[in-house]
Amino acid sequence: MTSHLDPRQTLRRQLRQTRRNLSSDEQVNGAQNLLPCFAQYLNDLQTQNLDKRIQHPRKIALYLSNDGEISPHVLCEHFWQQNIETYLPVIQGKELVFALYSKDTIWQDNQFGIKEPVTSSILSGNELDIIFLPLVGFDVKGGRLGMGGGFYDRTFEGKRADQAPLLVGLAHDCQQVKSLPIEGWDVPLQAFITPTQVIRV
Ligand SMILES: Nc1nc2c(c(=O)[nH]1)N(C=O)[C@@H](CNc1ccc(C(=O)N[C@@H](CCC(=O)O)C(=O)O)cc1)CN2
Ligand SMILES: Nc1ncnc2c1ncn2[C@@H]1O[C@H](COP(=O)(O)OP(=O)(O)OP(=O)(O)O)[C@@H](O)[C@H]1O
Repeated sequence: MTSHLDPRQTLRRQLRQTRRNLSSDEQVNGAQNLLPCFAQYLNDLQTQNLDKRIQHPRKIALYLSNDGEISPHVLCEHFWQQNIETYLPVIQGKELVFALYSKDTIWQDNQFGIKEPVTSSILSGNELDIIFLPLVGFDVKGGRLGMGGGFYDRTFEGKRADQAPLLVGLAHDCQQVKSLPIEGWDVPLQAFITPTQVIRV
């Protein structure tokens, strides 16, 4: 099928444009408002009988925002204050590994021009407690539309929803759609956090 007829491709193009059209005020305020929503979500998790790694996370993966993605930097500062280790995705072949991110990180660009840490402190996805995923679009059933590389899906293929790492999408509210066209390889997320809401799947 040619890409202009593929519904995922069409939706991806539209939502990427919507995301890029947000004003810098919307980006800044949105990023700030993620923190109270995350705090509320973590509180809820701590009242339930869940994996301790999820209730008291020590290693959390974020991303560096690109192409209008909501920025996790306020969350990141909060984790640093709590001595929680933060990691960033590094492309390795067709999958992702996660590299330690600190104030001393040295950088190199990946093939998409996104910065990645240069370090020997690398973990596989399953060694982390929470992964915050960037996304282009999402729905209430846990569906995630990404940039189209399939990197996160390959990395977390077969992961059980009730075990760490917890997969949490971060997005602006305008990235929510009624229902995404889902493919067999899509790994569902456990929650989405936006500047105004927590959506638990
Ligand atoms: N911030 C961030 N980091 C991330 C991801 C992401 O979605 N966001 N990824 C999530 O998997 C991986 C990178 N995946 C990406 C896939 C495509 C493009 C992209 O811009 N594609 C261009 C074509 C560029 C080219 O062909 O060279 C485009 O579609 O316009 C960017 C990142 C790892 N790091
Ligand atoms: N587990 C997998 N094994 C093999 N191929 C996969 C797997 N997951 C995804 N792919 C391939 O990756 C391609 C892109 O998938 P998809 O459009 O779902 O990416 P995405 O979730 O938008 O991207 P990303 O996670 O990188 O942001 C698909 O064409 C699919 O063939």
